[in-house]
Amino acid sequence: MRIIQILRDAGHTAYFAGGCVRDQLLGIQPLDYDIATDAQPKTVQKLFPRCQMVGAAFGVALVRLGGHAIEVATFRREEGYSDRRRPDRVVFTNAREDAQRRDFTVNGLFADPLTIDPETNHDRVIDYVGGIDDLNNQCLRAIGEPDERFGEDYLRMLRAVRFTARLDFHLEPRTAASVRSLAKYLGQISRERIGSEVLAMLAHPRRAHAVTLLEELRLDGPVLNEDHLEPAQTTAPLNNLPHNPQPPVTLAAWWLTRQRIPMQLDAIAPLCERHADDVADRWRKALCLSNTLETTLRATLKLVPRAAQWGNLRIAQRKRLLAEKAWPHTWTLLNAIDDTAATQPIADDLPTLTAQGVAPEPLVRGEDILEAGMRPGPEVGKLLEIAYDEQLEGRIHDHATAQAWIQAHVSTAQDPA
Ligand SMILES: Nc1ccn([C@@H]2O[C@H](COP(=O)(O)OP(=O)(O)OP(=O)(O)O)[C@@H](O)[C@H]2O)c(=O)n1
Repeated sequence: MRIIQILRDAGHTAYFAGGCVRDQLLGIQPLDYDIATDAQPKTVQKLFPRCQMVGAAFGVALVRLGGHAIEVATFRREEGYSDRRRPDRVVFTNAREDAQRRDFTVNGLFADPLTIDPETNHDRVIDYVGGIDDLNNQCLRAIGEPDERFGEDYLRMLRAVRFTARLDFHLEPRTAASVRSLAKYLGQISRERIGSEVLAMLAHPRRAHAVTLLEELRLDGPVLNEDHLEPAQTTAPLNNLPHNPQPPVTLAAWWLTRQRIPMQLDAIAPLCERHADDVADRWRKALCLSNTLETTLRATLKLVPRAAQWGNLRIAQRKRLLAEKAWPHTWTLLNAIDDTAATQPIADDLPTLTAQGVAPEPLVRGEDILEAGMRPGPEVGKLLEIAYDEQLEGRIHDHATAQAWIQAHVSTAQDPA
């Protein structure tokens, strides 16, 4: 508001613009605030000498004030989108035209925080695009001609899905039809932008709605570089995830719903076994995932078949499974598939297995075995593994039992018989 006041005192028009107005009207705390003004970029620079021009050509300045970084953009019209992302030319103009270049009506609103609207007793809202009606009707609608809005930036098709799902809106039929007809062009935009939109929609609690929309609008194929699938009957794993799930889990849950199999551990495990490598590799490319995310996704899926074998695992094997870095992700995923018959035995064992830690410091170390007289070589490693299993099983539990075990096993191992 101070930034707006400074611009206003200098004789300019300045409003909050876009997403922050939408969120405020919906009673959602905005994540960030953008300001739009008729002040030319040079004037903004003069009024805020320490601002940073982040998109000088587009007239955008980053103003830091009171610990916040706020984007102040000059009202603009955009012309030509030869790269389908950025305009070829920007013409500084007025608020009305600035609203019309935006993607969706609910994103095309301005608010004047320095004037209270007597009717609503809130900040005056300036609406050139019918955004307030659409907000009230929970409708996401492209501004003007949907084909043109999406043609300017195909990423807007994914934004349509993200906002519709996140706000629990419906997608206006002409806007939806346009997405469906243009979905095949999504591949023209960068995989990085696609990936970050998809991860953002999967991070939100309404992720199942987003995934269903992606499939209904035939965006799933171009997003994942896979064949299109009709929406799944059950999106259970996506719905059942806890608050703030990690990206490897949301991705794995989406992949599971795309397998179109019963959400039972026995059915899922062989698919995870067979496809973990392949899906991690393909989705890394399609969504431009980081190496860490790819590795964790793969590891999360690979632990599923091991968990499915729980009943046949010895205590040491169970502890080793629980000590795997990706186990917390796998466990979250398993709980989300909601196959209690399969997961309850694991849940029942967890308190006992984790009581003394699943990855204790080894009580038998390499030097202990060498000191006991064994020759260096691969056999030492094998023996250490066995000793660690014995420790996990509780048969080696202190210095004395470790020493006794070494004496018994080193002499046996060296015995030519
Ligand atoms: N491809 C895009 C990206 C953004 N915008 C406009 O720029 C504003 C700010 O964009 P952004 O910060 O990406 O989105 P928000 O609407 O603020 O939503 P979020 O909550 O995701 O930040 C949007 O409201 C919209 O008016 C647009 O028209 N087309």
